Amino acid sequence: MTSQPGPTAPLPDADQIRRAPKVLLHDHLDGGLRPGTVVDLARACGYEGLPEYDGDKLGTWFREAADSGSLERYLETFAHTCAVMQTSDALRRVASECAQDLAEDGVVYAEVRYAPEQHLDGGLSLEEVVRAVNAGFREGERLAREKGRRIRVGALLTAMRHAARALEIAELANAHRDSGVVGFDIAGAEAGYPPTRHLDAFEYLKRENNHFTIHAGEAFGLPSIWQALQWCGADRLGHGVRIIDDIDVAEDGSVTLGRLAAYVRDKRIPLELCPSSNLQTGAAPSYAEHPIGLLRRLHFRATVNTDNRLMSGTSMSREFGALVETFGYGLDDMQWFTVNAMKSAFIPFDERLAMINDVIKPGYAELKSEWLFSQTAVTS
Ligand SMILES: O=c1[nH]cnc2c1ncn2[C@@H]1O[C@H](CO)[C@@H](O)[C@H]1O
Ligand SMILES: [Zn+2]
Repeated sequence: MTSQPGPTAPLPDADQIRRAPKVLLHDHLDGGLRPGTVVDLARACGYEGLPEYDGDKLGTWFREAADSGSLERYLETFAHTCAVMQTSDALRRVASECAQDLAEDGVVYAEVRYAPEQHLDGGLSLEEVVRAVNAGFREGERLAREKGRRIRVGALLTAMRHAARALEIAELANAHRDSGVVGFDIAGAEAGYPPTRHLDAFEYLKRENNHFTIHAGEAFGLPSIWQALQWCGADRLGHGVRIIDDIDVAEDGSVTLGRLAAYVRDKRIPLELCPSSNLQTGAAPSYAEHPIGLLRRLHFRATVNTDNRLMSGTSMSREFGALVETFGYGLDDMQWFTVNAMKSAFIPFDERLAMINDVIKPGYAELKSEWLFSQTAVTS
């Protein structure tokens, strides 16, 4: 049997997807706890508000409660996770487990975000919150390394868009830029809280030559994306999935980009897409209809992310698994998304380049060659 030159590797299976090096830019610390840890921490701090005190049942409860079709109702579930993350020990444990879980899932680089202002109820200062989370990430990286897994985790400090502490949190992020905090974000309900409310924070960070992303174009459409980019100067878009509203696909398949969509693509603005989260908040109807398919085809700087692993019962491998199944993506596509993400990370250029050339590409090359040595390749 002769074969055509070109990519012959079969679609990646679950094990290959897990082993493939992955890069995660959009993951919330308070949206990624292990269900069992929520229970442990609630017991330890005397929080009596959990709907379930059995880990498995609680995991199911989070997934179902978050499956509400509205961002506002989805966000209500965070009251429970934040309630148990109010001491240094709790924050350190959650951050450590986060790094270990991501490493176990094959993530080699992650930027994990949280809102320090939501962790002050137990008497911690903003400073102490950041120090506890950083200590947890370092511990998790070390424990992962001891198990032969390599991961680097940077923190993004989030300010809540309905609150008024954005400048203070931006200053906190800047103060810690050389100790584990790689950037800034705003999150929370989008409708009614435009990013321009926090212009002072963004202008401050620009003057400091620092980096930030903005949740925009998730529950609310183009005006939010436009403000985030053209008024606030965001380096990346958290979600940004509604950019699809500025893309017209005619019946004959021809595509026309509006001015904003063209700008986003031309300027290579990274889109932190979170497919499963979008299905839960109603931002997309199904994986098959998720705009990621079109955005990838049109070569937007699209990246794949988890958003909230607890609320969506997901992981990077699960997100990629769904995309492989839905769109028939192969390892080349996975590598494309992963390189996009690494290019868009907030760490220095030389480190990003080394991650791409020395970790990501060799990892995919190894996986892409496996079919050559498999039993089926010999016998077929
Ligand atoms: O998809 C999202 N859109 C907007 N806000 C979110 C999303 N996921 C989580 N948060 C919000 O970010 C806070 C800090 O991590 C969380 O407490 C939650 O309120
Ligand atoms: Zn998010």
